[in-house]
Amino acid sequence: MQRVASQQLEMFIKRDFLDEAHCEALIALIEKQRRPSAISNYNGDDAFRTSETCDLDQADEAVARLEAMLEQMSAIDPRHGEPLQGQRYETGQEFKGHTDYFEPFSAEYEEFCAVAGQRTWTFMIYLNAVEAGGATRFKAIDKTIRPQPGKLVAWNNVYDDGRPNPATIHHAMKVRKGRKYVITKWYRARPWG
Ligand SMILES: O=C(O)CCC(=O)C(=O)O
Ligand SMILES: [Fe+2]
Repeated sequence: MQRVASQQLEMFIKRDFLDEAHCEALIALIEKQRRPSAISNYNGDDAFRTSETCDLDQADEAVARLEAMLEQMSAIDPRHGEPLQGQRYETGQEFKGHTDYFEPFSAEYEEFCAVAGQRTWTFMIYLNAVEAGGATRFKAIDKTIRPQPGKLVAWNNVYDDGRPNPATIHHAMKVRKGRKYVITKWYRARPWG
């Protein structure tokens, strides 16, 4: 695990966290079962998040194995984890600049955080190399991360006191050529339920 140099944001990167066969198995699951991605606070921009999402099932061996690896790597209580998701971007698709935390005191916070509380850490794994585009850009810390199969990126969305860190804003940039697949794992301040 490599710490990214930033005063503003706690972020780590680990290359080759997953091997190619594991990535391929997860891509196959995402291909089998995907739906249009949702956003929690619609802002009137229908092109804000154009990707597709897959809710992954623990009963699949590749998913259970990844959960076990994340549990070991993160040292975060697995009960605080949301179920694993896959995200798939076709050429031209993106997820514009956003934060993974929910805005405190907002309607979305009431709706999505009542039980489990705020999102804390994001763990994201790229499953493939994208022919062109598809990088994840953190503009506040001037950091752009390029997709590489098996690469894990983890960052803390909140400060030690639990308040959200706006420097976590990130943009899943448009895929220019090819397709992009990632895994997302979000953790909460309290058990998921
Ligand atoms: O696909 C990416 O590069 C980022 C995905 C993301 O930010 C999200 O799903 O919240
Ligand atoms: Fe995100």
